[in-house]
Amino acid sequence: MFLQVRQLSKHFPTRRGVLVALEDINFTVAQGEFVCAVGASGSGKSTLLRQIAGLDQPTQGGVWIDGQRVTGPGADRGMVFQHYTLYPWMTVQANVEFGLKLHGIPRRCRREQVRYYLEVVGLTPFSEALPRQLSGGMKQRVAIARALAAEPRILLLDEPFGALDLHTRETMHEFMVNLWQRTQLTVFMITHDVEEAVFLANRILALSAHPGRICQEIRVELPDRSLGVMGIKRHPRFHDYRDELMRLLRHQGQTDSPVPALVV
Ligand SMILES: Nc1ncnc2c1ncn2[C@@H]1O[C@H](COP(=O)(O)OP(=O)(O)OP(=O)(O)O)[C@@H](O)[C@H]1O
Repeated sequence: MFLQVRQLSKHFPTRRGVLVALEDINFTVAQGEFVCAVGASGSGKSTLLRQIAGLDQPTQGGVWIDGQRVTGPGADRGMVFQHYTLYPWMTVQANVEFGLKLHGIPRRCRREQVRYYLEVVGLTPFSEALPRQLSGGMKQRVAIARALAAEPRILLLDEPFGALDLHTRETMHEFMVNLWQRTQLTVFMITHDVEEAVFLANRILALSAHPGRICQEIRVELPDRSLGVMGIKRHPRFHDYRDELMRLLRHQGQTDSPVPALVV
């Protein structure tokens, strides 16, 4: 398995005691999979992603990528966040190129890589534009191009479409599925948007809150994505998955502790 999360727990010390954000999380992601973790606010999605990204260390258990234990951030993982993280004073081209420059990649290779990934995300005509001249969806495509340009082995997405309006979000969903199918990327994404998870993922991990645990794993088998966003979203099987997940999260919401789990 490419990504392995084993017996992972994360505790945070607080003034009232130790808060259990994640408890005994176990899952794997194979190469080429698109896995989404879905859960209510406070279920530990961001905490989980941070452990995988190596931005934080688990209290127990751990994360392995291709058999190597994650002990910090690494170029094998590309991240895209919800809020635009582009440098406003740099052009699209310079934003995508920046990380490559830091890694000491020679200028000619950098330029070629940037050209290729701007093409992949369909932004070649905007390479000289500044972020403020782009729509929200375009900014996120630049952020995705920037993450891809470093040629990571897995893309980690932190609610990347959460700040977009509904129409742009749907366009981005279609874009993301096409990108995934064309590049055979391995993707791990967190979201609280059930429809987004069902549309994008081939496997969904549903998280319960307080403490965050995986309460169910759902394999998604939808008809051919060439039906487009609307075609898929009207399909009965899409509704079945969405309703199952909604029911599950609603049930969890009723049974989860309303306050964070504390171990004093
Ligand atoms: N650094 C921290 N110190 C103390 N508690 C924390 C810290 N980070 C997260 N928590 C707590 O851990 C739990 C999980 O938080 P997390 O942000 O991972 O949830 P989430 O599912 O991503 O929520 P949201 O969807 O609202 O972003 C919450 O109860 C939160 O208050």
